[in-house]
Amino acid sequence: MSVTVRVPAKVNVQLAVGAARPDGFHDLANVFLAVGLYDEVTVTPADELRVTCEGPDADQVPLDRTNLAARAAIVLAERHGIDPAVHVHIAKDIPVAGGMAGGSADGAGALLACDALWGTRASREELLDICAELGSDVPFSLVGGAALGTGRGEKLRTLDVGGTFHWVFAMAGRGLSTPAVFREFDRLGEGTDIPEPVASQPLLDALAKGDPDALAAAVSNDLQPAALSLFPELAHTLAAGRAAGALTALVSGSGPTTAFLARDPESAVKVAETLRSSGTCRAVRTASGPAPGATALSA
Ligand SMILES: C[C@@](CO)(OP(=O)(O)O)[C@H](O)COP(=O)(O)OP(=O)(O)OC[C@H]1O[C@@H](n2ccc(N)nc2=O)[C@H](O)[C@@H]1O
Ligand SMILES: Nc1ncnc2c1ncn2[C@@H]1O[C@H](COP(=O)(O)OP(=O)(O)O)[C@@H](O)[C@H]1O
Repeated sequence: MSVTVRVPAKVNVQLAVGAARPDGFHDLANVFLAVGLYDEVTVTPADELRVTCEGPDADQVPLDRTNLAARAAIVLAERHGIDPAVHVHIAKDIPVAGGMAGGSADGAGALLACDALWGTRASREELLDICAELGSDVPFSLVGGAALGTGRGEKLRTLDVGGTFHWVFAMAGRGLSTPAVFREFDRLGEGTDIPEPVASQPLLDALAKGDPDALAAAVSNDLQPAALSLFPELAHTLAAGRAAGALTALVSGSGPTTAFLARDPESAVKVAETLRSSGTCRAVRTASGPAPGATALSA
């Protein structure tokens, strides 16, 4: 018997970042939108805990106990007094270290899959609690849709979305480390007064209306200057997507994936084609959101 769970990637349509906290994290106003690029996590009983991964970026994924999917299985098993003897297989389509929460998706997926496989019947509250222990982005991977994350991004409020948004994503030739981007944010902000992060009301209204032009006018990412400082070539990708007719272009989370909002699916295909031939990125994908959160496909 095995269980497979499908989990979406995310783009941050707003990422407001406060000053570094004493624990090293940053308070955020993090508006997540789940998009239709997915990893699939399959768990099968085995003699011992083992992780395998397939997909274009599979060689960059750790297969030891630091893998977020393995950690999810271990934490759930410990809480319920179970041996985490399970084979976790990740079919990875979300870029690795791309600012699209691929590792978080695998953590949330493995958690839901192990809960079903082992019959642990953890409450939604316990699942969300374990997700927050695994990482700031993991609760959102479980929930999907659209949500405002506060605290370090783990405290979620579900948001209404009144339509489908069409995106193009440009994958970069290398990854960016999330802690390194936050450190660069701190360095760039040294000596300045960093305001409390607050969600933008025009942005929340644009999501609720499903209005791509209003959303394009309201998106923001406080980590973008830091990502560009560490990876200056991303400016060329952003410029190529804007020139191709995207309504807006931004770095996804800590990057280096860049995200382009299109008015409709046809326009998304056109932006994608132009970006593909621009020579400014490794790969290009289209995806729309909101997409559902972690969902079991078979049991
Ligand atoms: C920036 C964001 C935006 O959604 O995502 P990515 O771009 O990485 O996908 C997230 O805040 C990433 O969340 P996640 O990748 O789960 O980070 P965590 O494992 O919790 O933390 C990794 C490290 O990032 C930094 N960190 C993370 C979250 C936060 N609110 N403040 C931080 O300073 C800390 O240095 C921390 O040690
Ligand atoms: N299941 C996983 N998939 C990908 N990366 C993982 C996973 N588990 C742990 N990692 C580690 O987390 C780092 C960040 O990965 P990822 O979640 O893909 O990016 P981001 O935080 O930018 O969204 C990777 O470089 C890798 O070392």
